[in-house]
Amino acid sequence: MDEHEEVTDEFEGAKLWWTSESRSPPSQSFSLYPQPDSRRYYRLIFHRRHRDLIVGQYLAHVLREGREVGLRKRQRKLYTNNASKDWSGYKSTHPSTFDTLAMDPGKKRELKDDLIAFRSSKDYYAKIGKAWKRGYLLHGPPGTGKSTMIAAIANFLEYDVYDLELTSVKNNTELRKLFIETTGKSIIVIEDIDCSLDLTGKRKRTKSKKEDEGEKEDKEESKVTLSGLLNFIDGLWSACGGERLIIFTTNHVEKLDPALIRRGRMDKHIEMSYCCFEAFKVLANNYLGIDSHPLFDTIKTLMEEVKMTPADVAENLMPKSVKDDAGSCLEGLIQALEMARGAAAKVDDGSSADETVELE
Ligand SMILES: Nc1ncnc2c1ncn2[C@@H]1O[C@H](COP(=O)(O)OP(=O)(O)OP(=O)(O)O)[C@@H](O)[C@H]1O
Repeated sequence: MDEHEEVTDEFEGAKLWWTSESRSPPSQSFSLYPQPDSRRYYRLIFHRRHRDLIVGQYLAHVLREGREVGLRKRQRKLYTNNASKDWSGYKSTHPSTFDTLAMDPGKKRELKDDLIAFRSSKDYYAKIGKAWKRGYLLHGPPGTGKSTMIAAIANFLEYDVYDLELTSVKNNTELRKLFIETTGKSIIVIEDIDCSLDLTGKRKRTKSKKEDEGEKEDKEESKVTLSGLLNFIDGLWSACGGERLIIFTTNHVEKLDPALIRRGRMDKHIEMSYCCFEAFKVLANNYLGIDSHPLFDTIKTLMEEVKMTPADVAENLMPKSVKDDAGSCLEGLIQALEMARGAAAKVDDGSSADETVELE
């Protein structure tokens, strides 16, 4: 509120009037020192019969709303722990949103609903005695949009992102410290979890003697274990307060220890897949600004036959020169899809394995 501004509010039937005012300290006739600044304050007027309601509930509501507005206005950050024991934060600027994310519309709706339910379930989590957290496992081939989806989720929820590089974490103690330092309203991401240390396969892998010797030195240094990570997900994290998502991504879900991804730890498993026609339409809108085109039917038919990742579709849709228009970009995509179909057919009939030498 600006100085002397008046705002009227209503709360559960009670009418209130806010005014912003300021008061200057009594002026001294002569001073060698600068005068202190005037003090700003707010005057709130309401009927005395609403006193309990205003002092009890309304003021708490105003403070809560104020905090929410402050959080919404803050610059969100992306934190990484690369080559450091601490988090380094950068301004988060990834532009991905659910509108620009190419995926099956039904799955997208379901995910958004899940996030909305999570965000507004503080009381519910408290009631059932669970920490206010949720785990997502994103799996699918490279280039299907797992990282893009994380950015879209962060932008949608207005959360910070902690991108945890597990291979840079020395041991469980350091892991615990990093987790404890994360703040609420955040997403903790471990990308390519299958490639992060020895977290896959059996929890206690028996190693050959030779393997043991070779790894002895590394083991001294690197002792983040699967059980350390499980402990965090189950216990420590719960102790850190609420409103956190943890997201694992992997290209090989089958390689992960079932304990790591069971429901309750990873509550929702989301498969990111090859580009379907609906997803293509989102990309055509993003990259070419079009909703329809006579070539869409051909592309639809080809996409039902050919597996192409959204990353490859996006690359083919990008204009390669200033002369390229929507039509030429779509034709380029059709060519790429036809080539992919040809290559897949060759693999199917085994002909790509043999080399044909023609003799005259
Ligand atoms: N579903 C999608 N929607 C919109 N853009 C996408 C999508 N999938 C891929 N892209 C585009 O392809 C690029 C690579 O995608 P992204 O890094 O999100 O894939 P990924 O599945 O995380 O890959 P990797 O497993 O290799 O990390 C993105 O920068 C984006 O431009």
